[in-house]
Amino acid sequence: MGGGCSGIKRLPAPRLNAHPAKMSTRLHPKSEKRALGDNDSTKRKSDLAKEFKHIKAGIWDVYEQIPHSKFSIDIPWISGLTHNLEIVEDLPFFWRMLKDVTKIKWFWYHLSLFILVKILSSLLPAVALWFTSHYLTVIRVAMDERRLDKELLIFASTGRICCTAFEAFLKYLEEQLQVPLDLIMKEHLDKVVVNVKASLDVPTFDDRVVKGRLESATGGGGGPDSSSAWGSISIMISLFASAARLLTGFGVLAKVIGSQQDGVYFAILHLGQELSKVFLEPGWGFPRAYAWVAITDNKHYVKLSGLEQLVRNSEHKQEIVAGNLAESIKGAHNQAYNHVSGKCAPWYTMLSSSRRSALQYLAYTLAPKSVEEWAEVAYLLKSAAHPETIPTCLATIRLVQETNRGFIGELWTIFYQARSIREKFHQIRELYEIQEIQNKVPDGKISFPEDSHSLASGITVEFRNVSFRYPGKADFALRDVSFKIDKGQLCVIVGTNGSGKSTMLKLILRLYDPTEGTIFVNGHNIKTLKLFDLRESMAVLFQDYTHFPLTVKDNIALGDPQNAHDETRVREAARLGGAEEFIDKMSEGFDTNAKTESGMQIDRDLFREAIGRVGNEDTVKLSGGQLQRLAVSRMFMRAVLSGEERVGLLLFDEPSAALDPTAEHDLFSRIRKLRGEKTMIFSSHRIGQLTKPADLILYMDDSKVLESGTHIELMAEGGKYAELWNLQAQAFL
Ligand SMILES: Nc1ncnc2c1ncn2[C@@H]1O[C@H](COP(=O)(O)OP(=O)(O)OP(=O)(O)O)[C@@H](O)[C@H]1O
Repeated sequence: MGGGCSGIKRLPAPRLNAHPAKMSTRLHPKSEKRALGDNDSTKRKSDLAKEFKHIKAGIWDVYEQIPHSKFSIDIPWISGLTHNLEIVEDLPFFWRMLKDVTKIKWFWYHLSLFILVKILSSLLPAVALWFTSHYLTVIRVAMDERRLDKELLIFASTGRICCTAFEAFLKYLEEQLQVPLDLIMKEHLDKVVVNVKASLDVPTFDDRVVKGRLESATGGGGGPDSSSAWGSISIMISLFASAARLLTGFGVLAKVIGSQQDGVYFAILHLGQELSKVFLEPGWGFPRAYAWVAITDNKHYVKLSGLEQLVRNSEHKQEIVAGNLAESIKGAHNQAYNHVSGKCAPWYTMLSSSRRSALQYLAYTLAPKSVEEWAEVAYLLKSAAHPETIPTCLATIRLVQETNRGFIGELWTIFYQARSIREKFHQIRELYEIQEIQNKVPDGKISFPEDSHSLASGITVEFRNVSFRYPGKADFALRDVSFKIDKGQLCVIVGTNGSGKSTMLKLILRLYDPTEGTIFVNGHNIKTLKLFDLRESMAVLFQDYTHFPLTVKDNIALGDPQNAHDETRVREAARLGGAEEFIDKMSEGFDTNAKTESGMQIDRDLFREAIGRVGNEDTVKLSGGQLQRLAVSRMFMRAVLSGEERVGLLLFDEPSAALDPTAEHDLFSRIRKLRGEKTMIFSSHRIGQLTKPADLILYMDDSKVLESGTHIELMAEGGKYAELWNLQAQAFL
């Protein structure tokens, strides 16, 4: 690999929430940006392919991205060090983060204390070494004058003990200071990530490349990896502290051993021995790319992983039990294993084993041993030549050994820190770069509505020759759709599954822009209107509405965040949505599901008995119909209670699919009352209650509007709508 980054023995484990056949994907943002504009040019594809090194590891095809760094030099050992210089490119982002966090209250105070503690800690080993050097004087005096210098001995030993105690105290202070600093950074980055994620629109958020960037920047867990943020600063400080410790220690050692017989000789010999252990250790130098993808299309492995996911996820449990699937799953799992047994280790295990040749291994193991042997022999030869110096020699050797070990430890720390600092800096860069992701649906410039009363009786909606394909899809979800609805009218879209009904609603909301054609509201091309204003003027109930992981109250209140605090409004919305009654029956009412817990590996029964509290495993499970009532309440909160003029268009996608007949009847009668005040568009399979009074019915099939008109007109036409009406009416005959 060009300029491979060396030094880490093992590739990190992949995040297992990915598709089993694509276990890990982390691409460098630069290449992602390149990929964004890539259409279908073959040459471009082959150029891009050259950026990846392919390695076959068992059943895996691993592709490592070749870094584009001006600092990369493809020489073993050197490449690893030069690769660290890449942080120069990431430094501006680190600087930006520093500028951001330093605006936070208390950050400087804690940071200054932390730096002070680090400076003191870095000087301490040199002081301890200075005390230790007095032992040599004690031995020399004992040898030359045959007496023990007790005072010096006590001074040296007390000094060393004090150093150790002070070191422990500083260590304690360091740990105490890390906590608030880490938290400050985490809070800051949490806000960055939430801001970015909340601002992205649907096609951008769904984009595979954007998803990869978000996952990579946030460490996969959703939130930012705070250890990278604070870690990058703390490592920078530690790096300087380690360098200071090395220099001061080296200065004291040079002074001490320079005055000892053979001191320099022993120091060099021992340093060589220790260094060889570090640098020639097996495994040092195995490269690691920070961008890679591992793919397997081994169908047995894919099945194996799929089955393992099936039994792991609790959402499938009920179907496994109800369908008596346990035995078949076990059998299929065994069968799949028979095909890939011995070959299905995770890709990073397969990769690391495939990279080491026997010769490399032998060389790495033999080299440090030889240096060690050679050093031992040299000690022996020197001692044999001058037996009278053995006692002083032994004391010097001990001092040298002790100090050298400290040095090596320090050197090792510097190498390790320099290595991980690159990763941490890189992650900060990724975190800041995600803020620059551009939404795919561009904002308009014109404010909407023109005046605060213009939405009072609804909004006009017009589709003119609209066609639409979902991003990355070849088939059209809508083809050449044209229709117009006037203010305050009721429009119902009916038709077959997958004919494009929901898609029409999504286009009105500008979740996506049409591939061809134009949509107008109140005579404006919707692309020209400010997105916020446009969406503010509409309320939607999606078919695939979701229950927010919040309290019942918040689930409704978020329909109109400006009035979220108004409990009377929330209750009224719940009443209109038919949810008030069941919410009141729940023991915690509107506060149901207000708990959160994490990491509690405890005996729950014992905990409940002892403490009397329960965690979120006891959150109330709501039925499908109850969840839909909550979603309807949320819509009422926004559409009806947020103020007459704010919302002029209501969009309903199968609003009653999970409701019982009474709830459906109640809902439709409430909605019908809004006629004339709001324009309403329904996508529904149920015809009758809604289609009969509708001003416009659109019958859709295969992405096209096949029929349009009122109920009377379409029945007279005797087409598909009439067929459907008669089919449903027969059920009641
Ligand atoms: N996010 C998406 N990405 C890609 N394709 C999609 C997406 N959503 C829908 N489609 C496809 O677009 C077509 C129209 O889907 P749409 O959801 O609009 O149909 P529908 O008429 O509302 O169906 P149903 O009656 O089942 O709700 C379908 O072929 C569907 O597979």
